[in-house]
Amino acid sequence: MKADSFSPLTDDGRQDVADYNRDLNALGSPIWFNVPWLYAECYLYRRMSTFFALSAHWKSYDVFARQKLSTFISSRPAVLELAAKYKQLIDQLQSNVPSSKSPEEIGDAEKLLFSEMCEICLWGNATDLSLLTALTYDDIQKLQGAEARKVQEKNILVNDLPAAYRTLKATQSTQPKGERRVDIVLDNAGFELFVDLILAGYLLAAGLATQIVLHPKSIPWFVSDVLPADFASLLNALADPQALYAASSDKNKDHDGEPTPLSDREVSELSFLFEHWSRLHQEGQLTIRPNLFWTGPGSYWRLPSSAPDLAQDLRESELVIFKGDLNYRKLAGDAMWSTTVPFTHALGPMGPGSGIRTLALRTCKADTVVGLPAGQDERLKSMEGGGGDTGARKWAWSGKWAVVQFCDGKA
Ligand SMILES: O=P(O)(O)OC[C@@]1(O)O[C@H](CO)[C@@H](O)[C@@H]1O
Repeated sequence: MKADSFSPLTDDGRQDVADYNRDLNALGSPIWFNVPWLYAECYLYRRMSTFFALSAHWKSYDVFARQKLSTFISSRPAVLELAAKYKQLIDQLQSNVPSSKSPEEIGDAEKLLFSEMCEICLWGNATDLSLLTALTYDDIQKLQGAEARKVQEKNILVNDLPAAYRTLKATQSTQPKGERRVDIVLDNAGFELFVDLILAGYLLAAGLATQIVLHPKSIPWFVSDVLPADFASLLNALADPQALYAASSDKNKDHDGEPTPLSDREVSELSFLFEHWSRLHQEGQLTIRPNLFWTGPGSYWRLPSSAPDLAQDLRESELVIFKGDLNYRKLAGDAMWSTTVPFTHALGPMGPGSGIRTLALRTCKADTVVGLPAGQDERLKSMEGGGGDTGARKWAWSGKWAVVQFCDGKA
């Protein structure tokens, strides 16, 4: 790679090389200082993957695999806390013990539970590898877990979870016996994939979905994104958690430098997750469906026209959940929108009338933000470190703030 210019990608046998090269051609002769960010960063990862694809023995090698597993290991306290909660929740949802609560109280409790599970899944995105480089082990613990989530609730700037819940409840009551699918367009592996699976298992057990389709990436992408192999590696880690933590770095060692063993109860709760998710996968309720489109050079405005089969597939879903910052930027065409532009508008061809119901769960790590109330951006900019009048939207860079936005493309 030359220091200042882009060269066309070498054909490695995958059809998306032509898309990258066509876009490069349309950009003229960009250099790294004047190329649109979205193209440049996607190109970088796609280019790296050509080196491996064209090698003799490293074709499926993921240079980031080790880092991804290590974020999961660093998240031990939150993993254990959530594993205990999950087991209790699934046992409760699957038991037929009649409740002493009124239907109204049950309805309110279910709504609250849905929000809590989605928020766990949302904040799992706050600790991706790009931000972790600046965080200590203790910082990571502070960003995860129930206490942290309570504090973070007020940092969700727009929260459309009630609308998403109403939609899933409505389809549940109109098609109680029919297939009702929820899709998750994944973001990061490790802890974030763990919380995505928590959400998936909960939606199935609560009857809000009968099938979950997970959409990982097909090539190592933005360092920590999920590849199909990361799903297997997470399940393997849970299959023998004692060995995982025993063999891992100092982070899980006590003051004498000995690995802190898991208690029998912790092992049994993690084994429950392993068995539950493996069974859902074997029985076809939890499937993994990669598509080259997700690692293309452009935004998701292209999806209906460039990937019509994928668009048609997503129309068959009751709800498509997009995780994380990059998916959000691609949904919004990565444009410098005014922050008050409605989310539904920023989705372009993926918006109203597309037939696709979108829910974005996104902690903000970049300037692209839409759907905020008037004055909100200015208020956040005026806070300490928010960017002030520099013009930079600094408040939106750290993952501290989040947006949860819904668009009913079937309406
Ligand atoms: O998609 P994610 O994991 O939430 O975040 C990805 C990210 O770290 O990568 C990009 C910069 O490289 C930014 O858009 C964003 O901060």
